Amino acid sequence: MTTSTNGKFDRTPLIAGNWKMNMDHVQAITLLQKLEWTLSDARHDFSRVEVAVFPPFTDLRGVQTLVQGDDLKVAYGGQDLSQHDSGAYTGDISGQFLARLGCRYVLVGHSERRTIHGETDEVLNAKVQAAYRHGLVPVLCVGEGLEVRQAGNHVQHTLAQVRADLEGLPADQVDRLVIAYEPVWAIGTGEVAGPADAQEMCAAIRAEIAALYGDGVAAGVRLLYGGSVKAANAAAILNERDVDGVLVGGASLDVAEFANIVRFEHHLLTN
Ligand SMILES: O=C[C@H](O)COP(=O)(O)O
Repeated sequence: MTTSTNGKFDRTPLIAGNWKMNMDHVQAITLLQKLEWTLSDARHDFSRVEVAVFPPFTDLRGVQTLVQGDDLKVAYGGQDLSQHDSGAYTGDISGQFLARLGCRYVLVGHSERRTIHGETDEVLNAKVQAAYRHGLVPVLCVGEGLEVRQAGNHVQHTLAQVRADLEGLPADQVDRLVIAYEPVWAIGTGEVAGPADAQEMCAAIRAEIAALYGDGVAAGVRLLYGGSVKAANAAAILNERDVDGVLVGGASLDVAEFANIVRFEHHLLTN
């Protein structure tokens, strides 16, 4: 645990880059090496602000080799996992395989999995449980589409996803959880929810976790915002009381931009 410069965090901020279906295994190594050099030059303290990347599955072995070989402090994870551990599930990836590759995290329920691949809350609940079975920390993604937002039902909708996706999980698992609020209308569109929108939802999610599991668990869960995050808007979002990090898509492919997001505390100090 660390305390941030503005005194609001008692949780370690997490800056996560979701590379989506970008970067082959050769490009991935180059990107990660550049990120390491950039953050080393800036003397980034990884114990103060944690950094994680989510490359495509085919990159993970190369990422593991680089991270372990050069003792990098960047964490990494898969973009998805199967709810099953092994068997006749062609194309799927077991959490066991991710754990063997040294993954710390795994994304579960990204909106592109929910919408493009039709993943239901029932499936996502099974995936969250699978992640824990293999010692992976799930980064559970939740959030509303534009119609829900315009109807004013975004909080109710997102909390229903949280409840359904966590159903049956014991408190000792939930307290290591990361939840990313990603309004679908803000993903890859350039539309960013304002800091107040991010805070409204993160506060509502934390209150829901408190109601379900108690204040102590809720205090430990890290809540991220995702959706068109850039260096220019990250610091203001991260300055909100209940926002503990960001899940960055497009901007995580640009080393200088992503490194500036990682160094958000520097921007808070200088602005
Ligand atoms: O996982 C990341 C989110 O989908 C946000 O993507 P974006 O930063 O490109 O809008």
